[in-house]
Amino acid sequence: MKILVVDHSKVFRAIWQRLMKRAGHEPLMCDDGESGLARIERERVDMICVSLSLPDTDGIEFTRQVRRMAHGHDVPVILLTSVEDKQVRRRAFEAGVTDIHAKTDIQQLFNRARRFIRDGETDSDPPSGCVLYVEDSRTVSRIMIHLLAKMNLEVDHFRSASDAWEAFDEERHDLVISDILVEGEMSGIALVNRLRERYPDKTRLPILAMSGMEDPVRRVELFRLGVNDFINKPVIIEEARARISNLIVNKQLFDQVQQQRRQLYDLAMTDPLTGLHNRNALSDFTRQQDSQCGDSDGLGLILIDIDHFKQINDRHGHLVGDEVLSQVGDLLTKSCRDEDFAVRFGGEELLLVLPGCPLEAATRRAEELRLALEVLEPAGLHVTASMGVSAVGPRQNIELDAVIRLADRAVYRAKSQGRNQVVSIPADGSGDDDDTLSLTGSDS
Ligand SMILES: Nc1nc2c(ncn2[C@@H]2O[C@H](COP(=O)(O)OP(=O)(O)OP(=O)(O)O)[C@@H](O)[C@H]2O)c(=O)[nH]1
Repeated sequence: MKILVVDHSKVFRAIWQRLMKRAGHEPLMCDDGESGLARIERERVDMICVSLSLPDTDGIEFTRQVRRMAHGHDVPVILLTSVEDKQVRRRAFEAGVTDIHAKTDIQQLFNRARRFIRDGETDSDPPSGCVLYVEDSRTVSRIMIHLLAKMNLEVDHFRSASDAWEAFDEERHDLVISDILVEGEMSGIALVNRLRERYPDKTRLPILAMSGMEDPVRRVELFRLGVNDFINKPVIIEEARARISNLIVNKQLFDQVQQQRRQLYDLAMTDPLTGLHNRNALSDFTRQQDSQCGDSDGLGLILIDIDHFKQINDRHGHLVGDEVLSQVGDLLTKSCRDEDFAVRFGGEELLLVLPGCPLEAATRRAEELRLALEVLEPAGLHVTASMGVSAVGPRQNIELDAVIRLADRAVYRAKSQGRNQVVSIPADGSGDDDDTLSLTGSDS
């Protein structure tokens, strides 16, 4: 990229030259206005930095002349001055200056100036993305598709709004650009309407409207309808680039933040050793469940307590103990239906919540798990577990914590009856005596 610096100070020019070369750009240096203008006449530059005071003219007059030149009307011009006089600054902008910056911090000036550079060479261009584009004019669509391709964006182009509506894919499209008056039954406005009905969040789905409408009232209506931004036709390429870039960068930042939030939530809700849900997740689940106040289909619970786990740690070490826990966790995960919820409840206690599962079915599931664990041999060891089962029936208004306490009592009983067995207690308390259903293995 070529940056022309017009400044009388040799020292200043030398510092700029060094900074630009280090950043991989081509410096062009002139020490007065006349040589600066001659340079612009000869070759196209990407940006101009000009001092307010020059030996033969001033930066404002210089800019005015640049703006009249074929190569100069759309080049960013940064005026270098520390003058704070409002009149001078106003005259500068009226003459066509893009920005005004003091010369004191050259590195900062250099970084800031780079943002104005044209042609997608700045860091602020979006890395990639896909645009759903609706336009029936061949000429306009050719220009826009060329621009979008230069911006490293994929384009799905449609001539009709209804085809675009059919093809819209939330996962694929980062931005919708639509002409407002397209041919066909569905107008661009109807497309915006439908998209906003389905995706009301403007950050999640940005929409850029295009039209030759002069009336500002109509444009305000479009914003009310839910477009994020608007481009007038005929399209000014640099304006379109800047607006498209802003919308896509914002949308992609939003997606990143959402993804990070989901990851943080998963981290906060997952036990790292077993990959099962943790107690935080169970509290969330309990709150949801209890808020249903007996409207649910009921649920079964299996509380699993690994037998003699302390011995495993003592004999084989903590790491082997961890491996056992992790493999038992996998066994539980594999046994889960989509609606089941497996939790690491305590150190070596795991809990399976089985929505819609009555006591008998939950007891059968527990017995299957007990047998599966007997043959699993996690970390090469014979490992068993004692399991307590309880269940709450449909429309039975009992809090989940109370059902967990019953399952805990059932585990206690399984332990005291010799371990490696399943004991179940119904939530209505019947059977919470010595006649409790008990499926027994053996405590070896
Ligand atoms: N390796 C490992 N051990 C753990 C972890 N969390 C808890 N423990 C251990 O699990 C053991 C549980 O021991 P106890 O509560 O005495 O129960 P137990 O030895 O399984 O005996 P019973 O339950 O009566 O069969 C303790 O030694 C804890 O230190 C963990 O994350 N990793």
